[in-house]
Amino acid sequence: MSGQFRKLALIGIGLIGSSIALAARRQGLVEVIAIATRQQGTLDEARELGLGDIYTLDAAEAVRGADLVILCTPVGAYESVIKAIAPALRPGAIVSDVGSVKGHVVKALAPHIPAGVSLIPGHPIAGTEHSGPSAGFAELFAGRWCVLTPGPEVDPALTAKLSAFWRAMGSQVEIMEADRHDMVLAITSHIPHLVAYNIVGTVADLEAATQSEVIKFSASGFRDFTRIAASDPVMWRDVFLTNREAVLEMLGRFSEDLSVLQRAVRTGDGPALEAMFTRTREIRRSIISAGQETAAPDFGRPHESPPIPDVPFIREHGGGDDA
Ligand SMILES: NC(=O)C1=CN([C@@H]2O[C@H](COP(=O)(O)OP(=O)(O)OC[C@H]3O[C@@H](n4cnc5c(N)ncnc54)[C@H](O)[C@@H]3O)[C@@H](O)[C@H]2O)C=CC1
Ligand SMILES: O=C(O)C(=O)Cc1ccc(O)cc1
Repeated sequence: MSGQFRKLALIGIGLIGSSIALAARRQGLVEVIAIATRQQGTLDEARELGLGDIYTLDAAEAVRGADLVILCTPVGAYESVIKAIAPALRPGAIVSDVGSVKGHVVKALAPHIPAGVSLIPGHPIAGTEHSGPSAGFAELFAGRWCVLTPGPEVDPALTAKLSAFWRAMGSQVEIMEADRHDMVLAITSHIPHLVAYNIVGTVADLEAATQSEVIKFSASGFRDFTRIAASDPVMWRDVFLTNREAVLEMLGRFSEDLSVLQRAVRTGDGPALEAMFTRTREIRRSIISAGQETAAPDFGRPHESPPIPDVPFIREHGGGDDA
């Protein structure tokens, strides 16, 4: 089968790392899985869950002899991780990652990649608000996009091999430039999270009596925001620290559009409001009819991941599947 590697090293074993371990094992994509993380408690949890074959607190030990290394930590940890593992990487190995930001990854990792080792950054656009080794599940990537952003120096055969690995775990793979990825994800993922953090924070700041009423009478709209706003604080701190420019650019546009809506509300411009809401309803319907979301997602366990409306952007600008 294509997409197979002998030894896979996962650095960081939270939601995404553990999901890769489970999916790769289930699909028979690897012979050996080595897991490294920072804290003994997390490592013990991963061992109890039977996620791998080798467990270590020493990332360099995990990557020794590995032909595929995937960084699955918050992106802010990348530079220290790559410095620790670089001397132990074997020639011919692929170093990849799953970070939600891609331009920063290239800046943090590329200078430390040894000769003969290939850097192919990646981002599975699949996740939940949960974190840690027990949050993972093998079906997480099924039917979801995985974006790869190899530089021009990367051998296309290696990109094809990594693409096959993700496809075997159920993903559809798209090749993009890192900066384009960061712009698209800023508006489809990062700003929605920022809005959720903000609206839940605003409610929390309301005086106690009002707050309890807001929560008591909260409709599903606000509840959806609270789910997103429960996402891991360290991971999202790092996203906003490392995708600052694209987020600010898209936030500017978002604010302009919000001002237009604000004005329509203030002036009682019914037709403008109705036209806007009609347009957005059409967008939601086109996402569903394109098969990007089912009414009741079934990922094999309780899970409420919302749609990521990425298709039009990514398809429009992506390259070939296997480069
Ligand atoms: N949570 C989500 O829905 C998605 C997350 N991602 C990306 O995946 C990456 C991991 O996210 P999650 O799995 O959700 O996080 P998580 O919080 O569940 O797991 C992160 C893991 O990294 C470990 N870690 C942190 N710093 C480390 C270091 N210096 N050395 C070794 N291990 C370290 C933690 O102990 C933990 O095991 C992030 O870069 C995030 O941007 C990508 C797609 C979806
Ligand atoms: O839980 C959700 O709704 C998500 O949006 C999951 C998610 C979080 C971060 C990513 O980079 C990709 C997907």
